[in-house]
Amino acid sequence: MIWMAPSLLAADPAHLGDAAAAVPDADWLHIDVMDGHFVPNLTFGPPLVQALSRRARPPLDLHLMIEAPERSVEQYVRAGARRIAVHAEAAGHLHRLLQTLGSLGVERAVAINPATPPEAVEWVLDECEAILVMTVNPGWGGQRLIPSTLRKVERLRATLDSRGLDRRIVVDGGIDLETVAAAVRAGADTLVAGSAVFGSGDPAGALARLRAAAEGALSPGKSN
Ligand SMILES: O=C(CO)[C@H](O)[C@H](O)COP(=O)(O)O
Repeated sequence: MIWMAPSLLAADPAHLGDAAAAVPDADWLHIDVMDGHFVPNLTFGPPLVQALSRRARPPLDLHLMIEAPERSVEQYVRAGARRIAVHAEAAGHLHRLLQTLGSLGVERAVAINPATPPEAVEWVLDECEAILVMTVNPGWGGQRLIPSTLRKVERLRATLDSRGLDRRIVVDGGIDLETVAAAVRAGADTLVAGSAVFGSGDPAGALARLRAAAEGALSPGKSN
């Protein structure tokens, strides 16, 4: 089953609450937390996340692009996060951090940047529910998908299948009507999309079209 996670990063910052409320059919609402250190951009802090949780129907999916994520995860859980993605590159003790997140009761994803090999998650697959493959370099929305990242998605899906593990593979960056089918065919089942949803005048309609294209790519006999 395909899950869609529109990313608020692409919404008008002056109207974030309205944007959060505009996609009630999303499976997750994706929120990119950036600290100006792990990535150059600076975005959402816990009070803003808490305020958005009151406007959004979908559960909040936080992608922490921050250094030392272990210092802040509890604050983001208290603010309303239901899934948290932490970067393998940012966590000094990734396994311990995932155990902490598990004890806090949230779904856990491990994120990897385009230059990070898929093997970086191999020894923590028992401690997460999802792997988030960055399909652009993190920091900004509106970039083009890097094709080599989909080969990592294929490798990860093959590894999961060979180990009999049921884990979500999330792709994030440059997902639109042109790229979504290739991402799904590579093995992704959860799609983060910012510009393709909130860059349109009709976020709910854009989300529905993207979901239909993704589901079409899963169904044999349909061309997308
Ligand atoms: O994590 C991100 C950037 O670091 C964003 O979620 C991602 O770039 C989605 O935006 P778009 O769909 O516009 O590429």
